[in-house]
Amino acid sequence: MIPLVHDLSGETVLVFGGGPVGARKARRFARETRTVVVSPAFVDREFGDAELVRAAPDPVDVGDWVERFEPAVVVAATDRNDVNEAVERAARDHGALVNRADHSGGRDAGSVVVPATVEDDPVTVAVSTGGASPALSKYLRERIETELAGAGAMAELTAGLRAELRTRDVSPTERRDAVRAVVRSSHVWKALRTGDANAREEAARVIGNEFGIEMDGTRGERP
Ligand SMILES: C[C@@]1(CC(=O)O)c2cc3[nH]c(cc4nc(cc5[nH]c(cc(n2)[C@H]1CCC(=O)O)[C@@](C)(CC(=O)O)[C@@H]5CCC(=O)O)C(CC(=O)O)=C4CCC(=O)O)c(CCC(=O)O)c3CC(=O)O
Ligand SMILES: NC(=O)C1=CN([C@@H]2O[C@H](COP(=O)(O)OP(=O)(O)OC[C@H]3O[C@@H](n4cnc5c(N)ncnc54)[C@H](O)[C@@H]3O)[C@@H](O)[C@H]2O)C=CC1
Repeated sequence: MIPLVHDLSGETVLVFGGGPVGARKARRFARETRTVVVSPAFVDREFGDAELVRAAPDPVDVGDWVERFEPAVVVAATDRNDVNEAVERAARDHGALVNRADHSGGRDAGSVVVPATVEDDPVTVAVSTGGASPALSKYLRERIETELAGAGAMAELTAGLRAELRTRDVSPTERRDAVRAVVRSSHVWKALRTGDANAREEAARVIGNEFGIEMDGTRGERP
């Protein structure tokens, strides 16, 4: 399986099923975009910013719900196999992606798995076991969370440096090597994580020392 990254902002995600699983999926998607949960009952759990619609569609009605909300992704998380099957069919008819919460194992294109994710905006790491062991995905996600500290800030910092280097008389190879050196610099990571030093200055120093390129904000050699 290959993880592909989606920007769902401005889209709608439609979740069928208001149990613990529907709630978890709703929370996850509602962080990104408008999320609607259709269910006859809602478990006493957090559904994030999702809109809750009380209804118990039969399999024949599911298509109408999908047409009404025109979702980009449909989640089948009910405890009724016939409804989950109908949700999958309706999603396909509508050209939406479908997530079957009650299925592990192989899938065809258009049927997607929700991975465990770690986010430090704009960095996202996704873990999937191909459906084999969701508990392992969760455990690995927790371990990666601690590893990722500062990655979002590093992404922002190097995005700025790349833009600045593009305006300079620097070859693409040198630019690549300079950015690679910054993301591998323990000094820059330390500055980002502790805030003790100015990370931008540390990065400029790495680029200055290793490549002789003077960035704005360079204060010369590390003593
Ligand atoms: C295939 C998949 C479909 C999909 O939902 O997309 C799926 C399916 C199933 N999950 C089941 C059980 C559990 N799921 C979790 C947790 C998570 N499940 C998630 C994803 C996925 N679950 C997809 C595969 C992901 C992958 O590839 O690894 C996570 C990562 C993301 C999320 O849901 O947001 C989220 C962790 C989020 C986090 O913490 O970061 C726990 C852990 C717990 O509860 O502590 C358990 C109990 C322990 C266990 O069984 O492992 C069952 C059995 C039901 C039964 O036995 O009745 C099925 C159905 C089946 O296997 O057939
Ligand atoms: N992906 C995952 O991480 C996991 C998936 N599962 C699977 O996901 C399914 C849901 O799990 P839970 O939330 O624990 O089950 P649950 O039984 O607690 O919740 C099911 C929900 O579906 C609702 N529902 C029933 N008929 C409906 C209809 N016609 N339309 C819309 N909603 C309807 C119920 O009111 C209830 O809120 C189970 O079938 C299970 O196989 C279970 C555990 C984890």
